[in-house]
Amino acid sequence: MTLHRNLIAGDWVEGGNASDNINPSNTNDVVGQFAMADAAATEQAIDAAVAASHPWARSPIQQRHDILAAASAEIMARKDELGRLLSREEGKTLAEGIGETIRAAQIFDFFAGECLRLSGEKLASTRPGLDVEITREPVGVVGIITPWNFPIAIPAWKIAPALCYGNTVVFKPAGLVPGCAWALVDILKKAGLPDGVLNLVMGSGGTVGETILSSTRINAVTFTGSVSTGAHVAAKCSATMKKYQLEMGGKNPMVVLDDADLATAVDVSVNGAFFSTGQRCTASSRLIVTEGIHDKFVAACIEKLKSLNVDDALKDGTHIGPVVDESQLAQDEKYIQIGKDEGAKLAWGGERLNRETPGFYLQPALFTETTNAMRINREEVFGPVASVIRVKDYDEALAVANDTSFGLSSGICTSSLKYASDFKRNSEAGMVMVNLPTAGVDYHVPFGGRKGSSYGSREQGRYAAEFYTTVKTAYTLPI
Ligand SMILES: NC(=O)C1=CN([C@@H]2O[C@H](COP(=O)(O)OP(=O)(O)OC[C@H]3O[C@@H](n4cnc5c(N)ncnc54)[C@H](OP(=O)(O)O)[C@@H]3O)[C@@H](O)[C@H]2O)C=CC1
Ligand SMILES: O=C(O)CCC(=O)C(=O)O
Repeated sequence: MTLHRNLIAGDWVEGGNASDNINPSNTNDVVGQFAMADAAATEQAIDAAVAASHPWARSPIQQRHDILAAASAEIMARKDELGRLLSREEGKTLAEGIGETIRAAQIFDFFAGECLRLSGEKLASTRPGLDVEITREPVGVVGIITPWNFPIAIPAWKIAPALCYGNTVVFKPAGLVPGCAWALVDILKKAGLPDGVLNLVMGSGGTVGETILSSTRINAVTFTGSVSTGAHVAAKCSATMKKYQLEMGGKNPMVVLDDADLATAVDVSVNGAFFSTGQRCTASSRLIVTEGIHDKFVAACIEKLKSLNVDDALKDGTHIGPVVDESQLAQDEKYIQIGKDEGAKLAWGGERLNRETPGFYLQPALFTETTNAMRINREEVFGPVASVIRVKDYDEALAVANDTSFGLSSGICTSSLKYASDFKRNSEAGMVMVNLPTAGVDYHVPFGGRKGSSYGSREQGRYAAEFYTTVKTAYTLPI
């Protein structure tokens, strides 16, 4: 089996250990072998990014545009192959894998355009005769640390703006999904990226990740993953005076009011809670439902769940693929047990499933008769596990929706303009959806949350410039 190597200073480098990338739908299927960088190799990647930093910061915007546009076109041309690889290594369905791959291509296309729209401001000075110019410059070397649940879209929405705004990159993908990361870096190299501008260091968080966090030669770190690792990233970046941006967990509420269209509310809730196997930081894990529609809603959700096939991600007709690995499945089962112990009613699912191939299959679990104080409603499970919380009216629904340490995404199903408007104004979340799932966002607008979900400036769209650039104010006295 071919070993996929790390890319350092433009070379696919030899050396180090390797790990097998296992298909969660079929643990007998090895997707490939991938190198594991050690601390010394990570330092070499940082050396390369530092050496390439000055020339890339001054590279012509047409060159940056052309490379990002070529990468976008190549990803789009290979969407079926890359989507299949994604589904094979992560376990989301083929339709979801191809959809995510298309999203990555669109992100590169968007930031190719942004290369040509870099702008500043020229202002009058308060002092007569002076000019003042405000420009944005690259931050320098950016460390990119990504999770396993969006193996191509999250690397894309961090790498594309980093390169667009003239930064060089040391990229550490999640250990569970090196395949898409390797393919993406290969595409960018072939698109003409100069040596050292993008360095791939696959390997463990404890070694590669820690080396990135400890380095004083990396200027900024962008991270998506768990709350606990995010807190560690924050502490290490503060200690080494790096800029940092964190996207972490969610406990996203979906409010369903009596006046909601029932079919829409069920589709939106089941999609938001369980699609992509519930492994989305934007998943609707708390379904907050008013009394008048509660029983009809629960019955219809269970009917819908019964119609969904949980099976091999690559199989036709699969709606929900496997959980990503044994340890995540154990975490999901642990929370299902906690929910039962807390007195919640397991209204549907929650058991391991056997399929033709050995994989990490879990029947989506729906709890009812829960309270917002229960651990299953306060801690992120990150699996196909959701709870219904019964409330009296809209005011109680809003209060429960906001009673969480997270604030990433929130949603409401209602036909009332009054309640929809009030919810958009008063929901304490970075993204609010009306009659739409809490998960599944556009690629050209800001992404991020409040409270314990996010730290730093927003990702995606033009707002990404805030993280990947630093502002310079220049004064001129023309003589
Ligand atoms: N909000 C979100 O988008 C996500 C949330 N999660 C949550 O996190 C839980 C655990 O998932 P997991 O993948 O382990 O999440 P982690 O936060 O551990 O991993 C995210 C990334 O950080 C890296 N990392 C781990 N430890 C360090 C470290 N000390 N220094 C620097 N980088 C590090 C990981 O590397 P490596 O893969 O090599 O360990 C990975 O690339 C999930 O069950 C879920 O609750 C997970 C993924 C995404
Ligand atoms: O819901 C989405 O489209 C994105 C979710 C996401 O970024 C995540 O789960 O990490």
